[in-house]
Amino acid sequence: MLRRYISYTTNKFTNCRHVSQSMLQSTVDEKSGIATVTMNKPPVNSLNLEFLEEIITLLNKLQKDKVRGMILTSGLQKVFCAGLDIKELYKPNPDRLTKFWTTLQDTWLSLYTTSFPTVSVINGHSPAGGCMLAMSCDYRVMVGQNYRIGFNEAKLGIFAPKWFQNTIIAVIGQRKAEVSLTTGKMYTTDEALQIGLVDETCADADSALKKGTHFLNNFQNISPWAYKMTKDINRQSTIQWLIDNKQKDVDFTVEYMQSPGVQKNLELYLQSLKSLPPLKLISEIN
Ligand SMILES: CCCCCCCCCCCC/C=C/CC(=O)SCCNC(=O)CCNC(=O)[C@H](O)C(C)(C)COP(=O)(O)OP(=O)(O)OC[C@H]1O[C@@H](n2cnc3c(N)ncnc32)[C@H](O)[C@@H]1OP(=O)(O)O
Repeated sequence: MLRRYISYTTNKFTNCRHVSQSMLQSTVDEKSGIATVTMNKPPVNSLNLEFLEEIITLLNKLQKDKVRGMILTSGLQKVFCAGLDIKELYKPNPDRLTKFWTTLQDTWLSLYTTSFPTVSVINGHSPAGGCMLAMSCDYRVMVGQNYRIGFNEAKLGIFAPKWFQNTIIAVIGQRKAEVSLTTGKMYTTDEALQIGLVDETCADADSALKKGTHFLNNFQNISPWAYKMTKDINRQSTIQWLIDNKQKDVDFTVEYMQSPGVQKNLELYLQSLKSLPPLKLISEIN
């Protein structure tokens, strides 16, 4: 059984505080107060129930520690986050699926409403829920030219709920969000920059981390209270929609995911994942 542990240590030479959970590592730079959170759940950082629970726990801890900003990135070679763990959706146990979806809603609410600014450094493929993870941050920097990002849910025969779609609309606008979601297109780095899915691109992960830090330094002279109030007002309608419709969204999803048509589509998709080389898969579905 995987040993789960949390440890907090301070390195007196680097002035960094490390928080390590089994699938997430966090390092807080004592001088700037910026936390770098690295997702490390091989093979593809897929979001299952336990991973989401760790993300919420860590976000709560960072909030309590009053960090000044967070950079979210991946410790894997070529994947930022492969989205929701399809195994949570395929042939699900209804009780677990209910808990999974409720935890997904709570994770999104925690990330979308952080009291500190957030940046995702997208250093690998980022489909569907992985793209949503990045969209839920305040700023996005994408690394290199080899990865794809976008919302391929339609290719899996499923659709994104209203709170998910509204988050995308807030970033790229109604028209581009509609085209992106209905076609399931996966974008290259340059295309993602062009439509505004990401804010900046750069050649390597180190430069991306510098760009992320540079963005977060904009907040050095901004009152945390003013930042949080402004963000809450800006994002309020989507947040409020989910708060008002949480149970309805869970009930609908649990029923919808178990329907024979959706299950068939997921089965076919899982088979195609096994039979096609992944990069080919991602480019073939463009
Ligand atoms: C703060 C939280 C915010 C989160 C926002 C959530 C918003 C909620 C609303 C969501 C509603 C909308 C629904 C969203 C649905 C999804 O997200 S479904 C997931 C969609 N993802 C994909 O389609 C990705 C498919 N994977 C790939 O294309 C490739 O695996 C890859 C390019 C990502 C990586 O390629 P490579 O590194 O070569 O690895 P592989 O050999 O392909 O894979 C290794 C291994 O992992 C399995 N796997 C891959 N992806 C997933 C996944 N998403 N879930 C579960 N498992 C996955 C793959 O099958 C391999 O398994 P085996 O080794 O063969 O056993």
